[in-house]
Amino acid sequence: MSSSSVAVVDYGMGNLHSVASALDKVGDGVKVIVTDCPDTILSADRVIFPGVGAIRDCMAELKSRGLDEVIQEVAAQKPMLGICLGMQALLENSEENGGVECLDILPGAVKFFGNDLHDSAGTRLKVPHMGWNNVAHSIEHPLWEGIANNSRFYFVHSYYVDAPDFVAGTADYGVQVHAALACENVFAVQFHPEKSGEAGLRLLRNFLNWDRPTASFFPVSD
Ligand SMILES: NC(=O)CC[C@H](N)C(=O)O
Repeated sequence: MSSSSVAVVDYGMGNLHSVASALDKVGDGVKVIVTDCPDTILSADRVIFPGVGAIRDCMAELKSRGLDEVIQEVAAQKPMLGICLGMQALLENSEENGGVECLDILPGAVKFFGNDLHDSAGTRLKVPHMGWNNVAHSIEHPLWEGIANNSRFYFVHSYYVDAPDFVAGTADYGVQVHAALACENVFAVQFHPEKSGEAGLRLLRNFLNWDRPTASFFPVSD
């Protein structure tokens, strides 16, 4: 992978320094480009779509930069990893901010944890879900390679993904959180791999080594 490149989409939603520096750590020779330039994103070998904050701002920032269509095109073409708000934006809609239409790349919705959340023992759970939680693998996938089932990853979110068609991993937090999704060349995670120690770094390394599937699944939007 010595001459390959990874674009980290920079659309004003969060400090991408931790993502870029984690990639520098694991990406032996991979060129890491933090950018909002559509052409640069489209010509990279693979793309990371991160994000922190509120979904309405996220969608507005993407649209104002023309990056909504770029992300849809990337999803049709090359390995893409959505992280946190970047994962949520891939779905049909989110309950955050009173309801927001998202990119509709993957079927499913983003839902509020609610104000009355309890674990199976009846203990009240705080929202946001903030801290380490186990992720159970739902499928075998190249991005899970070398990562033990039920490894811990770091989460910070108040809304959770419900996308039963393409679940790659789950976490338990009063409800079943779809913590990872996989569909063709798209993988997405609710947790922050860049803040998740060795398991997270391994996932990023696996992403940089992930060969693009030959079949293109998603239609390119016009
Ligand atoms: N950490 C975040 O940026 C959270 C993303 C989203 N607003 C949520 O609460 O789920």
